[in-house]
Amino acid sequence: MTNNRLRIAVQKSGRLSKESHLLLRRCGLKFNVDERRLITRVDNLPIDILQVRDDDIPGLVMDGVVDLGIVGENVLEEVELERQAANKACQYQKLKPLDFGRCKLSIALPEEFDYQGLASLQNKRIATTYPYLLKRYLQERDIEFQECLLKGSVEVAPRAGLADGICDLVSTGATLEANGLVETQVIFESQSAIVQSAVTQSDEKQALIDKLMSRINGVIKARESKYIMLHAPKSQLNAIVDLLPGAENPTILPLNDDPSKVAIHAVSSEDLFWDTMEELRELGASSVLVMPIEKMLG
Ligand SMILES: Nc1ncnc2c1ncn2[C@@H]1O[C@H](COP(=O)(O)OP(=O)(O)OP(=O)(O)O)[C@@H](O)[C@H]1O
Ligand SMILES: O=P(O)(O)OC[C@H]1O[C@H](OP(=O)(O)OP(=O)(O)O)[C@H](O)[C@@H]1O
Ligand SMILES: [Mg+2]
Repeated sequence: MTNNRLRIAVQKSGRLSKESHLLLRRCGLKFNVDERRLITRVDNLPIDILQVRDDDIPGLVMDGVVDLGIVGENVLEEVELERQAANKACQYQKLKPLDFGRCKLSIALPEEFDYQGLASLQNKRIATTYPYLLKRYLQERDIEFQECLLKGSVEVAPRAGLADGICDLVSTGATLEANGLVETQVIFESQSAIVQSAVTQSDEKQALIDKLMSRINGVIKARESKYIMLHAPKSQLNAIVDLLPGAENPTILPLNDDPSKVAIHAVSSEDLFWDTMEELRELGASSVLVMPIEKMLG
């Protein structure tokens, strides 16, 4: 089977779908998503977007069915372990961790559980959707456990009497709290990532991947950066510049009507928090503007 269009697998419907689409659109790809369709054609580049369950994305990449995939590292690592155990191909290249889908895979126990460290889990039954990651973590620490494999609603398992504890994804912790559970052990920290198949690409496809990755790097860098403008008394110039996070080589401009002040324009590699804004004001800075950056190159 040959296909000259680059194929990217993204989650069809779920936590990563909107952000994956947004990232690709920010990179200049033009497409209309119809959730019911497996394949969405990009209008202005030879790229097809495959919309699938997130669990299927690592396998599609590792089998070379798609060229790229956007998926959570938790799912990627779980599928890799599962395929290793089954002696299936599990090669891929992680091109870049992405700035969304941050979560932890954690062991959580009912509030009333008398937890005294990992040894308390010996021979307990733990409900999870991630049996391989859990097994690796506990085996490395010589803890035997019983597995209760669930594809959803893992957090209700202890109350339903199906398990003593759970191992599931946690972000704000609201789901755990709502189910009377306490996070006791983080076993894996995750975020989404873009991965490439290890199956050899044509030169054209590789060139397109390189171009896309350069744009993705630019989009993420821009999202992490801010353009800052402010007026500063000349006497406090150095102190003020030192406060701007990650701002290299700011532009210093004279102000027409006030020789004691200058305007500072700077690109900062981080957001400027209120605390820093207040410190700037204390140093005499005024007219402080913090603006998002849409694109960045070079
Ligand atoms: N609460 C969260 N906060 C941030 N990221 C999360 C959170 N929950 C999950 N994720 C990330 O988003 C990915 C997709 O989560 P989602 O809940 O949509 O998966 P799913 O229900 O398995 O979807 P699918 O139907 O595609 O199988 C997870 O694998 C994880 O990487
Ligand atoms: O710590 P929190 O912020 O509460 O997030 C954790 C929850 O988020 C995920 O589920 P999601 O809401 O994506 O729904 P799903 O279980 O139907 O996939 C995950 O499976 C947890 O249940
Ligand atoms: Mg899934």
